[in-house]
Amino acid sequence: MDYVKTRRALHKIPELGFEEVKTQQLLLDMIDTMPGDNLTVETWRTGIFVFVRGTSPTKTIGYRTDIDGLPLEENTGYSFSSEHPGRMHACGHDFHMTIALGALEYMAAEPPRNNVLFIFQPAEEGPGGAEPMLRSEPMKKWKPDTIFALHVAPELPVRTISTRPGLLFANTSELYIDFKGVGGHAAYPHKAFDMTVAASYFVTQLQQIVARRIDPLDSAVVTIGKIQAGRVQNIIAETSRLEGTIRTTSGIVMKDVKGEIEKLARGMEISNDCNITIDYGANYYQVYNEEEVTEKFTALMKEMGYDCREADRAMTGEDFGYMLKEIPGFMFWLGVDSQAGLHQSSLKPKEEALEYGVSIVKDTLYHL
Ligand SMILES: CC(=O)N[C@@H](CCC[C@H](N)C(=O)O)C(=O)O
Repeated sequence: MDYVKTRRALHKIPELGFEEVKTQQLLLDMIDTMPGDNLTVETWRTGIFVFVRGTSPTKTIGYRTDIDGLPLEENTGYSFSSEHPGRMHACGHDFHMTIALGALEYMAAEPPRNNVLFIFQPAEEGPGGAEPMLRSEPMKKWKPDTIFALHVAPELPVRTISTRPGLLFANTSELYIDFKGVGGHAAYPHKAFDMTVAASYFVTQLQQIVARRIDPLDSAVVTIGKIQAGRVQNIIAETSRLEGTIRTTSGIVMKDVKGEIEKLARGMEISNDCNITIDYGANYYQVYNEEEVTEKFTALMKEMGYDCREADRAMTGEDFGYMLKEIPGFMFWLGVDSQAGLHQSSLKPKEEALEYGVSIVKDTLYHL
């Protein structure tokens, strides 16, 4: 398989969570070209399971890749840029899928000793595909004994990987806040309850939570990524909406942050004569790397000559955390050396990392 060609073909067709129809077809077409004697393929919504029968299995090892893109206009200047307006593979899932296909190609040609389950999972960026996929029939039938996944790391050089035992990624919760007041003529502010002003105050009030309500020895993030209000410059907005995300390194702090947001909302309702509704959307469980298997992986990588470094904890989220909650395993970062970071419209991971990624994943699947 030509990894660069495959990555570029996937890069052109980013699709949002549970809309990955073209992506699923392209993946199925690629899998179809592989020797199929020891492979069983089953689709699940827009995702795919591929079970690889081992030669003398004592266990099943799971390998998961995410397959969805982001709602972002690409700005890389690539000749193979996204053909879908307002959609981009800006979180490296085109790399993740290519690496999974590359490793699967090895397993198909030279079956491993143990069974392997490849999981092509939709909707990682939201609303979350890992949790429902865990409850699916194929997963029950082929449930792995151990599982792993990777994520591209723009800030790491190519030919390095990085992980740590214990907490790697945060607990996350989406945050949607709707304000309803009274609109009116821009010249008569005293006769309206302006929801542009209420939402603006609220964004600044949210900053107090991490700064003043959370123990500095804990970690939390409250980010508002989107503000929406009003229709025209001379009408006071009747409604407004904030969209954001909460990140914490513990479930208790997540509960505390939500409690503080709700308290602020009640105060804002009184002071601004408005009605506020809060929706927490998709919530992801933390990514917690099981100590023993992570240390085994790190030792194996070092022994095989790969450059493996100790990772810091990150406030990114990943619904792979749900799989790790039930199945011991780990996630690791793969260096792809890009100046632009994850979720940026000019993310340009170096394609040399594809071969390195495939090599690591297949060696892990053969030796773990
Ligand atoms: C690795 C990564 O970037 N993951 C996403 C997960 C998003 C979870 C959810 N939609 C949210 O925003 O809370 C991330 O933004 O960390």
